[in-house]
Amino acid sequence: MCQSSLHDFLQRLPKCEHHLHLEGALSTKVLFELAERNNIALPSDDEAFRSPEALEKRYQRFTSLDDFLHYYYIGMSVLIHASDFEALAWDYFQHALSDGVKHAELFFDPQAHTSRGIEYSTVLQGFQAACQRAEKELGISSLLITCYLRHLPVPESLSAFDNEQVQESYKSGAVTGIGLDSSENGFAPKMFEKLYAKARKQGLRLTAHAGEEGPASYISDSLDLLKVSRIDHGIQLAHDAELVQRIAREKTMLTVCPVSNVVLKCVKEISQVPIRTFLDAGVRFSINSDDPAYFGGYILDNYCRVHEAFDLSVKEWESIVRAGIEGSWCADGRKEELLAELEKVVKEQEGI
Ligand code: HPA
Ligand SMILES: [Zn+2]
Repeated sequence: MCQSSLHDFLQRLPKCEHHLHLEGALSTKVLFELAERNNIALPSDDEAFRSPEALEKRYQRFTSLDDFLHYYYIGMSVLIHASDFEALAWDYFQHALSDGVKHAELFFDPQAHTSRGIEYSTVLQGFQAACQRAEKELGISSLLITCYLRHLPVPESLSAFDNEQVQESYKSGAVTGIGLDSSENGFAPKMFEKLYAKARKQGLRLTAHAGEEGPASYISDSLDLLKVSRIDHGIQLAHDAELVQRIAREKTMLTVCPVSNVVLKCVKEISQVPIRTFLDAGVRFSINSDDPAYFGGYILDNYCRVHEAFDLSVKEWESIVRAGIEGSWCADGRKEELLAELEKVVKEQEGI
């Protein structure tokens, strides 16, 4: 818990989370339990896999996005049955509830599972079961987003997109949109123009990781070539003043993940995440946890760390949460409910 006088206020804010990889919510404890239950051999030549504690320690010294991704892909190899995916997502929703999340738009990586022989329908069935339970029992609404892996050959993303089960999930509305993740540098947005054109034609929502480690030009190319309506991370935007103005003018939302940026060495400390630049320029952004089980912090930790670094006012927090609600892909009626709740929480805080 942070020491801030605003801690309770930050907890009560009706948060929308837009940048959360469900596979990144796999705790070391569950990872080891599932490895044993599903008979999955973890790498014996890496000391980090001796115990959950050793692995947790290794997570504290990631050197880059790719260093993290190495562990992320090994970790998810323990997920086999629909019930494993359901338990993983349900674990996330428990954290989301205590952190004051009201609406979550959740990424998952189909290719990382189908390449291991796990059917897409198994993955989706598990995640959907948890999402439905979260709506019913916790009052948390959610949407699912399939991410395509940019480090794999482009034709593989096209055939993954065309997969019958994947197509069915888009057509039924079980999955709302697509994203692009994994290693960034050297895998330019342009490579995925065809994939995004197909998704756009089907009326899917579009987002892409850009400007996490990669250059600001990946952000403009994601807008111009992939025609995304939001940008995941986007912190390198701060290096291009003109692009900052454009993003502000076009009201494109960035899904910023401050703790992730520090842990993966994109910045040295939270104060270097361009929160102040974005606020001053009127850039809309939400604050998110990315891969909380790997980075040691869920969404409220991100809010607290940002508050400690930037000492934001109640009005500034209100504008951040409002931008997150407005930038969500849920129905307008749900947005109105969340905006009303935001107004109530702000009024309580101001003693009105
Ligand atoms: O932060 C991330 N960046 C790129 N790919 C990812 N896959 C999971 N998390 C991430
Ligand atoms: Zn991410």
